[in-house]
Amino acid sequence: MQRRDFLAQTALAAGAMASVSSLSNISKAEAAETSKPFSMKFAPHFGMFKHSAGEDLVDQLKFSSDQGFTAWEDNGMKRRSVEDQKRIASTMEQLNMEMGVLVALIDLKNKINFVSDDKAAREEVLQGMRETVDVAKRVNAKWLTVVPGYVHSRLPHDYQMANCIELLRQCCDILEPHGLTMVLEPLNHPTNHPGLFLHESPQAYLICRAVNRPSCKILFDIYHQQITEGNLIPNIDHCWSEIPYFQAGDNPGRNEPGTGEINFKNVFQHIANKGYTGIVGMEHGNSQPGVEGEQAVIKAYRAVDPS
Ligand SMILES: O=C(O)C(=O)CO
Repeated sequence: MQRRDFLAQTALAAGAMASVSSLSNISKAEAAETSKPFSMKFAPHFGMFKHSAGEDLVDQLKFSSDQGFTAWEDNGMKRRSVEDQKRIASTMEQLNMEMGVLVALIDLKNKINFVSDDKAAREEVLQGMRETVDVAKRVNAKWLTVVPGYVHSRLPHDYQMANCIELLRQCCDILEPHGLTMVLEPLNHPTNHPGLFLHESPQAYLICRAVNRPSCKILFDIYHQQITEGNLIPNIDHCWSEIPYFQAGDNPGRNEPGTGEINFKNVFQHIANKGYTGIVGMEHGNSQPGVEGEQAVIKAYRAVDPS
């Protein structure tokens, strides 16, 4: 799809939302405003704009770039064909878009591995990490989401913590020569992921300080942390030295900002004021269906983009 088609479609949808009768009512100034780059590197994902852009991956990237997005993330990148990975990477290079996270151990998240002393489970993690390096390099990714698996119900907590820290150090040995960074993601128990070992931001902070390597940091997902502990701004401040990456999603519902209880305008402004220039992954659904729902997502991010 050509850029002008994307813009026309955007204008059309915006027009429908504003209940105007024709495309001519959309001024040039409004069209320019819709395509201006966001000041924060908000990163959509495949599928988020498929009604506006179509199913093709490249068209979705082009559409998003036209809307002013300068980053992207794809949790499932490891499962894509090499051909698709190359197509995505070359399109993003042409569009000057930055690659955000992919999930490093996508098939191992639901296992007891990092906290265990089982040799085979630990070797499986290291092998998964080695396999991730090639994918990350192919798509120009720097950040790898890591979820350190399930709690061991029989092993005392402190042994589990020590096992986890030790295995993460071994992962760092694999990643650091390639300039890659694991971002450990605490995931909430009450709504989405009961039983996972890592769920609190102070726990993630403790682990990163103990691992003490530049390639082991925190992915602070505002949605998950709102559910687990709330108190977002003070917790972000406590963990600040270990956070190179954020994700967003409102609660309840895990949809775009403005659909729940989180004051994203203030949270984003706070991290921008602290000098954050990294990516904010839009790891959530769309609250409304179709093209109108996609326009609502874009509009929601315009409303919370820091000044
Ligand atoms: O699985 C989830 O809920 C995540 O946030 C993974 O990034």
